[in-house]
Amino acid sequence: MAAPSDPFESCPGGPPPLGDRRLVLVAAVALIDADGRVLIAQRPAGKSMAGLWEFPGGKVDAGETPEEALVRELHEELGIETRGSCLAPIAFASHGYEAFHLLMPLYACRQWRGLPQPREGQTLKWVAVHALRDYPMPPADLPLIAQLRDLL
Ligand SMILES: Nc1nc2c([nH]c(=O)n2[C@H]2C[C@H](O)[C@@H](COP(=O)(O)OP(=O)(O)OP(=O)(O)O)O2)c(=O)[nH]1
Repeated sequence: MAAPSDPFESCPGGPPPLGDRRLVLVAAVALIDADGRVLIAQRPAGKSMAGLWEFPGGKVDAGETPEEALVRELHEELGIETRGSCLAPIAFASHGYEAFHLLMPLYACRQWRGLPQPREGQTLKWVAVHALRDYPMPPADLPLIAQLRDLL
């Protein structure tokens, strides 16, 4: 008789326990243009993970929903206006960084007002979804790329 297969064989590892790290909630968005391209931003020098490309967004402040945080961040970072009702949740990342554990819902947005401008020294790029893997992103984002590709 064959030995019973290990049910956990296909899901090894996983993030470490929280321990004395903080759980940090960050909201991120894939802005999608009429050609199906996604906007990514390169983290400027001096920041953690400088040089990596990321989805626009940022930490959710106390008293904010993730949608409110994104509407605020999109205005601050890119100078564009959108609404919570234009943000569709599509995936999330749960990733253990050394200093904190990141919980990051990813939204898709196709409706906004204005032209995205780099207001915080970041470099912006519109990229076809299949080309996203050519842009190094934070480790938390890697599973999101495949999900985004399946969705678009
Ligand atoms: N906006 C955004 N942040 C991301 C992504 N992937 C990822 O790991 N992060 C991390 C980087 C930051 O540690 C955190 C977002 O924090 P933030 O945008 O409010 O502040 P920050 O860049 O100054 O970050 P930090 O230097 O304080 O760590 O989430 C992503 O795709 N988009």
